[in-house]
Amino acid sequence: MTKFGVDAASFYVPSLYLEIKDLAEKRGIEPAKLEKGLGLHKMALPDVHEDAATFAAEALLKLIQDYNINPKEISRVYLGTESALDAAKPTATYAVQMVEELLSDEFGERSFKNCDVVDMTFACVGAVDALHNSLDFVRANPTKKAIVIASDYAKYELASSGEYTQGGGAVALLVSANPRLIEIENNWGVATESVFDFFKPRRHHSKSELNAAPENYPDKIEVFTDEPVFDGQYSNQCYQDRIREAYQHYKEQTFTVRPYEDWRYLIFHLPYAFHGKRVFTEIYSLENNLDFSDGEKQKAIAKSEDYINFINEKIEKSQRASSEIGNMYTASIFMALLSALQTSFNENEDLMEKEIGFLAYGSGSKSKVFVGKISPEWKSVVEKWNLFESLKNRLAIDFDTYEKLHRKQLDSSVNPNYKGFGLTRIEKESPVLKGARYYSYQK
Ligand SMILES: CC(C)(COP(=O)([O-])OP(=O)([O-])OC[C@H]1O[C@@H](n2cnc3c(N)ncnc32)[C@H](O)[C@@H]1OP(=O)([O-])[O-])[C@@H](O)C(=O)NCCC(=O)NCCSC(=O)C[C@@](C)(O)CC(=O)[O-]
Repeated sequence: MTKFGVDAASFYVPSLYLEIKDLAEKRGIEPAKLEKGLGLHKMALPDVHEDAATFAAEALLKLIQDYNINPKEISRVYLGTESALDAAKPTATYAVQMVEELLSDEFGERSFKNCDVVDMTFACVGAVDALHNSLDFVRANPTKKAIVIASDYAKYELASSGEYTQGGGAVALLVSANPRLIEIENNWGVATESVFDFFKPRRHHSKSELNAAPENYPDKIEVFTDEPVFDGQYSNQCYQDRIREAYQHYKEQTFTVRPYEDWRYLIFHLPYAFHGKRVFTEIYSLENNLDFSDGEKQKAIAKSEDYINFINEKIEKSQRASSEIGNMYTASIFMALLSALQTSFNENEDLMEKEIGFLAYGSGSKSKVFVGKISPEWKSVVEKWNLFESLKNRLAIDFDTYEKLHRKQLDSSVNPNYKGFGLTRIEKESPVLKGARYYSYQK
């Protein structure tokens, strides 16, 4: 039987970061809470010229170049994001155009001309939805290929409880028949409930509250802002409830008892590095008939030797990249996969045929639980990544620069050695192009 799944993967993490201990010091938070309690070490930050479209274009370009993909052979580019730059024109169109223009000598003009390009939005689970749809598409059309991109900038209000979980970047996946990285099974546990745990509504702002509002804006305007409205502890609860329900749904369809025991890795959406291991205690308790009825008992389970051994074996390696990056929203779950596979690769572990369990979550809210099996050729895909080495080649910025970047008070790029895609201009004058964004590639 033909197998379907992820044939290749690439990532992009912006080159700037802030040390979490620097943020903790300025905000009067004990660094140990962030480092040892939540697993945060560094926060990846976009430079002045970067946004979700440039992140996506970088990951797409890398995927094409590292795995010798001809863009003309790609039938779909589905991009999951909650950092869209426009409420009508998909962020995916910007990313595809940037890559088309850069590669026009090699592949000719408009190499994605006959490709179906779209964005998908459901908070952090949007790119898993894009993957789910793309897999259905290649199952129905086994000779075709799709690319899924997850791209986001996780930005929160300054001094909020979300601030220390910020981060950003993108992951791109090639979806096809006979995948070289991981086959994805066609059983999906799904759970949905409409809640307000984290959302980005249209909000009224006075002009003075908006950074860099154009002169001719009215005094009161309604806009989408990058920064969510959220209730942190309630969002944790919604996450825990949805993954429990989706896991149960997965079990009902597969008739499996304790499926997690067969999974080499449990790959979660990670809003911060330690989130997966903190919330999985409930499913773990249910599966092992442990008493989870009050806070004390829950803490005892989390601290038990069995649970700690379980985390060290099945979750810890997936957290490592997240500690260095922060929340990547849609891309976080895929970065957790890359982190685990890169670590196994570096340690020479044989993962062939091993099962990987995915527990995805998006606020608002939905969870999807699904399973993959590592392909025999997985190492030929992972050998291109050098994930942890590349994270060492970033530029630390100080707290003052971070705040200015956050407030959009800087005009030129912070990284003097910046290379790659960048925003060059937003049209301000032309009535038919006002707000259009223009990008170029810096060699
Ligand atoms: C995530 C929260 C809620 C965390 O909220 P918080 O209040 O900063 O932290 P906490 O109290 O929940 O946990 C602190 C941990 O640090 C420990 N601690 C304390 N002090 C020390 C010390 N000295 N030394 C060592 N450890 C220490 C403490 O014991 C505890 O660990 P525990 O024991 O419970 O495991 C907050 O950052 C927040 O509001 N973030 C934004 C929302 C969010 O990330 N929610 C997560 C779930 S929803 C989701 O994942 C979707 C999302 C957000 O990605 C959006 C989307 O879908 O698009």
